Amino acid sequence: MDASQDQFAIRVRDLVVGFGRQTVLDHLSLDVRRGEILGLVGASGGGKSVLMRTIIGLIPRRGGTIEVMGQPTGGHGRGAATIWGILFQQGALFSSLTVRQNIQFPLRENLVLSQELMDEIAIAKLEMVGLRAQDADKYPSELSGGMTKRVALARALALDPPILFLDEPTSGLDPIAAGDFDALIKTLQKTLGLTVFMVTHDLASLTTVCDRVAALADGKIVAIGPMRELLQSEHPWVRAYFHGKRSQMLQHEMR
Ligand SMILES: Nc1ncnc2c1ncn2[C@@H]1O[C@H](COP(=O)(O)OP(=O)(O)OP(=O)(O)O)[C@@H](O)[C@H]1O
Repeated sequence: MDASQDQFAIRVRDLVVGFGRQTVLDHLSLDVRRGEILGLVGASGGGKSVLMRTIIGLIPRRGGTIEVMGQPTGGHGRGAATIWGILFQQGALFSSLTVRQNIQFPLRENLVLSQELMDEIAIAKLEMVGLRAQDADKYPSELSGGMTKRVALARALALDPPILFLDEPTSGLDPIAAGDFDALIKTLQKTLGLTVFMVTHDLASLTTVCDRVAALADGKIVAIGPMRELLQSEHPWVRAYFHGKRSQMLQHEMR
């Protein structure tokens, strides 16, 4: 692997994805640097989730290439779960399993470990996301929205993957819980050296935790850079997104 490859966790080139006659991603290219938090914004229905799902191999592509940690996707000798952890929008915990069992699920699927070691790992991961050992025996129905997201995050990090995908991680959380969750993501990025790919509409998250923000419009990345650069973008959709009435009001509030 040469130095330029080493710099990137994810490299997407000329990606084309569609369904039937609809082309959702149209020769899209994007680099995610190792160790950064990249926020992805785009119109509703514009293809953000499709992009994320295509990178992780859930949706087939019609063209283009995707490299993750220097290798084409699908070409990793080890299981995908050890390369990336995923936090889906609703948390998606298994409702019939306890918190402990949810966190241990990827461990059971991918490794052969003693029950004692798996219990230790589950508690360590719970504490890492700011929950207590007592929460381990609760069922998902007994958790608040913020706790559900944290457990889902603990499960996503169970195998210590270097990359974390987050699909609208703060949606459905009140502003305090959302701010706490953002702070947790930032702390984990710093302490674990994670690369984070985050789909979000949350302006506060984009401003406070993302190192760079990419804007998806017309099936392509039309702007990418630190938030302050995105705010200067002349692209009509990016301007409308960040300088529309609602965004302006929020940015004013955040000053
Ligand atoms: N499995 C599928 N089959 C057919 N069409 C799909 C499928 N998945 C997504 N699409 C279509 O692809 C387009 C992009 O959807 P996607 O879910 O990526 O949007 P999004 O940018 O994540 O939107 P939102 O912000 O509302 O979540 C939509 O037109 C959607 O209907």
